[in-house]
Amino acid sequence: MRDSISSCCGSVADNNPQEKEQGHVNNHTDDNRVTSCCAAEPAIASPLSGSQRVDSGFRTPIRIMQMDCPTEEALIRKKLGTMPDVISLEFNLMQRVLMVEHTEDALEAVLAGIRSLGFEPEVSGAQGELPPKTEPKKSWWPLGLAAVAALMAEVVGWLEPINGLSGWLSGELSNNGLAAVLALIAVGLSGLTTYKKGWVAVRHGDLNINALMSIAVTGALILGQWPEAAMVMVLFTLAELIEAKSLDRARNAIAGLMNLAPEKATVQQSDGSWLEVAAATVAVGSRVRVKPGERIALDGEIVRGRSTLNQAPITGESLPVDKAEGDQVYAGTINESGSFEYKVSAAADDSALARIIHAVEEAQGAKAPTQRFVDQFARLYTPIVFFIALAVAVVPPLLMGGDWFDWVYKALVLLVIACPCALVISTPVTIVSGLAAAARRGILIKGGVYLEEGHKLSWLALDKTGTLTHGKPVLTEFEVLIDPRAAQTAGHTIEGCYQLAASLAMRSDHPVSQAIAKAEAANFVNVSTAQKSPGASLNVDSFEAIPGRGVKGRIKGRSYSLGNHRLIEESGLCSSALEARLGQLEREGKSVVMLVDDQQVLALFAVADTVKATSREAVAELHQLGIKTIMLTGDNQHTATAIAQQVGIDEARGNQLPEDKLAAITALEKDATVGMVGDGINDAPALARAQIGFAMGAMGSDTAIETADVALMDDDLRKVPAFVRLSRQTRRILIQNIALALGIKAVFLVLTVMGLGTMWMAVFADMGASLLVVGNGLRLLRK
Ligand SMILES: Nc1ncnc2c1ncn2[C@@H]1O[C@H](COP(=O)(O)OP(=O)(O)OP(=O)(O)O)[C@@H](O)[C@H]1O
Ligand SMILES: [Cu+]
Repeated sequence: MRDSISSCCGSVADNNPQEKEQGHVNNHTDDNRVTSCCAAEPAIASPLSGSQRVDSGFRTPIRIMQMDCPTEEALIRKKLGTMPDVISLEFNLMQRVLMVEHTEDALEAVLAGIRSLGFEPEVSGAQGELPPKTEPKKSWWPLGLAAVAALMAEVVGWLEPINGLSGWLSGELSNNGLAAVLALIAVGLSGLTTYKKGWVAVRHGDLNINALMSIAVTGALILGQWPEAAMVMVLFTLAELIEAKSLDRARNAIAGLMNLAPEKATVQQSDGSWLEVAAATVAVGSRVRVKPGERIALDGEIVRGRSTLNQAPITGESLPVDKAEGDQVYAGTINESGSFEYKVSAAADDSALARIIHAVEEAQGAKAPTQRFVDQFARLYTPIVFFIALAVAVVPPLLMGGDWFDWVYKALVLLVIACPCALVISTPVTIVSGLAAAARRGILIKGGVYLEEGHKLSWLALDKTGTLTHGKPVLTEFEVLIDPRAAQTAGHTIEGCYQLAASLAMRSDHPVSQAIAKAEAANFVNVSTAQKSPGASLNVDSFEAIPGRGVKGRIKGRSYSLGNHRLIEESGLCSSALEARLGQLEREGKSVVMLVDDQQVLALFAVADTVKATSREAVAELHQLGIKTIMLTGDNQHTATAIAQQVGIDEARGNQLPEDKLAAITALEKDATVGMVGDGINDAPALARAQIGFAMGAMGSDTAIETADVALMDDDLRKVPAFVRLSRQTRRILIQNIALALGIKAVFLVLTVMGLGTMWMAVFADMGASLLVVGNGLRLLRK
C-alpha cells in the first residue's frame, strides 16, 4: 500500500537548509511538500530530460516513483545532503523528480545512495528523454484480508469469557492465542510496508511517522494487546490510502487543466490532404482545421472561416467570442458554431494554456506563510510528543510506582497522537484547491502566498487606460488653433496639420497616438480641398517618445511634438485661452494632445475612451468587500476625475508619472495591504511594488503571466473581487483546518492522560481529522 500523507508528518531529524530562505516566493526545492503527497492512483509522470552541464558541474533530474512524500524527501536529503560531491538538491514531489546538482563523476554515488534507501532511481540515458511513466496499480486485497483478520481478532477478544468457543475453533489454541494469530496476520498483511519504511528511517536516524507507527504497533503486540495492534495497523494503512485518494483529487485538479486541450489535431499535409495527428507533434506554421463543437488543440491565428468560440476554459468568461480571419485562437477553447482553419503559432508545450499550467504548478511549490508555519510547527511537535511519550512510559512506573503496562500503553497512544498529519496536509490541500479553482475562473495566481494574503487587501490602485476603460480611444475633436491665413503662409494647412500629427502618431503604439493615427481623416478634414491623400504619412526623422508626455520628431527639417498639457507647459507654449479649452474637453472625460512646432501650438486633438461595463460592477463589488479604490493615471486630473466618477472610484489622481505611481503605492502601503491593477509599462514599477500586482489580458501576453503576481486571463476587472472572495474563503478554510487538526489532538491528549483514550481511537481520530481537513480543503474546488 502507498505510504502516504500520514507520512507527510514532519520528521524529527529533518532540519532543512532551504527553510532559512525566507524569500517571498521560493519556487523549487523542498517547498513542494504535501501537494505532492502520495498518490494511490496510477499517476503519470512527464518525460524526463538528461543531465545538463552547468557552471558548478552537472544538473541531473532523477525520477524516483516511490518519492512523493516529505518523509521520503527527508530521508533522501539526509543521505545525499552530506555527500561532498552533491552541490544542491531540488525536490519536486509532485512530479516525483529530484534535481541533483553534482560534480562530474558523482552521479553513480548519488544513485547508489538513493538505492540504499530502498528506492529505485531512474535517469534518462544519453539518447535524451526518459518516456513518461505510469505507476502500476496496487491491489486492495491484502488490506481487505487484514481488515477481516483484525475484526475477527476483535471479536475473539470479546468472546474470551465464553469458554469452549475457541476450543471448538481449534483444539490447541486458547482465545488469546487465536487473537494473537489473527492480529499477526492482520499486521503482516497491512503493515509490512510501514515496518520496512519505519526501519529504513530509524536506521538513518530519522523518526518519521512510519517509525512511530511501527513502534506503537510493536509495543501493543508486546503488551499483548492483539486486537488493538491489528486495528491500529489496518486503520492507519486504510487512512493513508483514503487520504492519498482525496489528495490526488487536488493534484489532478491542475493536471485536469492540461486535459483541456485535445491530444489530436487535424493538420493539412504537404499534399493538401487532412490528417489527424498528435497535437504534440504539430509544427509551428502548420494549418489546422476545426469542426463545430471541437476543442482547439493549439494556439494559432485564423486564416480561413469564422466562428464563435467559448474561451471559458482559459478566461473563465463563458460568453462566446466572435472570431474571424486574423484573430487569435487558443488551445483549450471550444469552437461553437462555424468551422475554420488556423495557422499554428506555438508548439503544444508552449501554448498559453501550457504556460498557465506551468505557472500554477510552480505556484504550488511556493509555500504560503501558513504552510511555512505549520511545517515548522510540525517539525517541533513530533519530537516533543515523542519525548513526552517516552517520559510517560518511564517516569511514572519508575518514580511513582505506576503500573508499567498502563503507562507504556498510554505512551503508545501518545505516539499515535504525535502524528501531525492532519495539520501538515491541511494547508497545501487547501492552497492547491484554491489555486486550481482560481485557474478555472481565468485567474492565474503565481503563488500560495498571494492567495493567502489576498484576504488582507484593503486598497486597490487601478490604472485608467486599458484597465477601467477599453484602452481604445477614438478621436472626437480636431481643432486647428492658428489663424488660417497665417497657417497658409507658414505652410500649415488644416490637412497639413492633421498629416503632421498622424505621421508622428503612427510611430507610437500609445492608445492616444493610435486613436489619432487610425482616425478617419475624412471626418475631420475637408478632403475635397485636401492634398491627394491626407492620411499618407510623412517621413519622420529622429523620432522619440517622451514618456508621460507624448512624442516628437523632425519632419521636412522642422521639429514637431505631439503631446499633452504637461509637454506644452514645459515648452512654454501654453496660453490661458488654450487652457480654458483643454479644461472644457477634459471635464467631458476626454484626453487632449496638441501638435506644436518650436514656436506655437498648431492644433489640438481630443480622444475619448469608453469605460468597460464590467469596471463599474467590479468597483462596486470591491467596495462591498470593504476595499477602497484609487485611480492612478498618467492622464490629466480632469479626465481622471471624470472617468473615476463614471465608474464610482473613491479617489482619482491624474498626471502620474511612473515614479509618482510608485510613490503613491509606497505611501498607501504604510498602513494597508495594497493591490495594483495595470497593463502598461508605465505601471510596471508600481505593479512590482504593490503587495499584489494584477495584470490584465494575460492570455495574449507572456510578459504579463510572467511578471504579475496574479494574472487575469481576460480584461474583466470583476476577476479582482472574485480573487478576493476566493482568497478570503481560502483563509477561512485554512484557519478551520488548523483549529480542527489541533483541536482533535488536544482532546485526545487529555483523554489519554486521563486514561480514557485507547490506541485505535487515536488512530481513528487521526484518520478522521485528516479526512476532515482534506475534505474541507477540497470544498474550494467544488465552487
Ligand atoms: N506616445 C504618446 N502619444 C500621444 N500621447 C501621449 C503619448 N505618451 C503620452 N501621451 C500623453 O500623455 C498622457 C500620459 O501618458 P501615460 O502613458 O503616462 O498615461 P496614460 O496611458 O494616459 O494613462 P494610464 O496611466 O491610465 O495608463 C496621455 O494621456 C497622453 O495624453
Ligand atoms: Cu498650461
